[in-house]
Amino acid sequence: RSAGIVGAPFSKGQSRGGVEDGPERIRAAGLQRRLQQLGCAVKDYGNLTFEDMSRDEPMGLLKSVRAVGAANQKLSQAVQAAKEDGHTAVVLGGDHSLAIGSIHGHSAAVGELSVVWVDAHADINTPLTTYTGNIHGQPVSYLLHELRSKVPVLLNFSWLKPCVSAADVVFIGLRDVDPAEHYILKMLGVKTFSMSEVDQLGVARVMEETCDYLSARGKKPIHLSYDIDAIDPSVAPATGTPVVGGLTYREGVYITEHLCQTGLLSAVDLVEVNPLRGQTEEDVRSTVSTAIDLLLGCFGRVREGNHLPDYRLP
Ligand SMILES: N/C(=N\O)NCCC[NH3+]
Ligand SMILES: [Mn+2]
Ligand SMILES: [Mn+2]
Ligand SMILES: [Mn+2]
Repeated sequence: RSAGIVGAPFSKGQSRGGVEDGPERIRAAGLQRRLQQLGCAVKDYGNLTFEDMSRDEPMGLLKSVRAVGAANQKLSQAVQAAKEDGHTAVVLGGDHSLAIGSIHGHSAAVGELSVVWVDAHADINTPLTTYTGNIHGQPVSYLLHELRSKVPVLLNFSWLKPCVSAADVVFIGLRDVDPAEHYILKMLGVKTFSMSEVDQLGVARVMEETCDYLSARGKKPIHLSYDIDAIDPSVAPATGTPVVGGLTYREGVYITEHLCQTGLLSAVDLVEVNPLRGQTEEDVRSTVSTAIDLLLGCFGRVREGNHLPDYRLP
């Protein structure tokens, strides 16, 4: 396995400062070393730099449209390059609006793909259904073919074309979905495993059904977009929009272990880690540590233990 890490210190998809520090905190906690200890090759492409938009007046309710469009265009190119270099892309956020560029770039490299969206939220508001104007609550609507008519022309988004079919998306962890989002999910028949289903079925069955569902649609490369707020705030509190009743640490890691063993995992976003939203340093440490363990699960770490193929007892 080979990981291509792209840092995306971006926060303009939402209004809380600090999420731009996510990439550095995750790196500082040893992501590269831990991946290498698994025998994973690692290329760290560093952090993207995002130009300051002098003027970025709201477009209707939408906030920071120019900044979000420009940042995601850059990210799309970076992810496409990482994929063309043969890596599994690892995008470190930054807020979840980054999934627009990440998934677009992934699709530019591999063509049709499936998306597993692990999140307390559906992030499928359109520019006309959002009531906050924060684009990190809208990325899925910008990516779906079926919602193309619901996304108006936006400044700095001319590069973006919808690239995902609603039937190729699976949500896991939902527990804070707006009415308009719920309507869209039902209208499009999107496969969802809310926290009710996680409770009802258990995470093993959720993952079995997720993988059966995706393989029935052809074994496309999987894009895992993991919002750290899918994990319960008791474990991952340092995030912008915490919601009680989330995934346990064990459920969160099981999801990545299971997706890894499909052999189809092609790109991962790990977003919404916000060090400033922790009340204590332990809050931040726990959140960052969980983020790293989720990523390690994507690259073959299992809880029974791992050893390198060339290991020989002394
Ligand atoms: N973390 C968030 N999305 O994943 N916040 C925005 C969505 C709130 N409805
Ligand atoms: Mn999200
Ligand atoms: Mn990607
Ligand atoms: Mn979320």
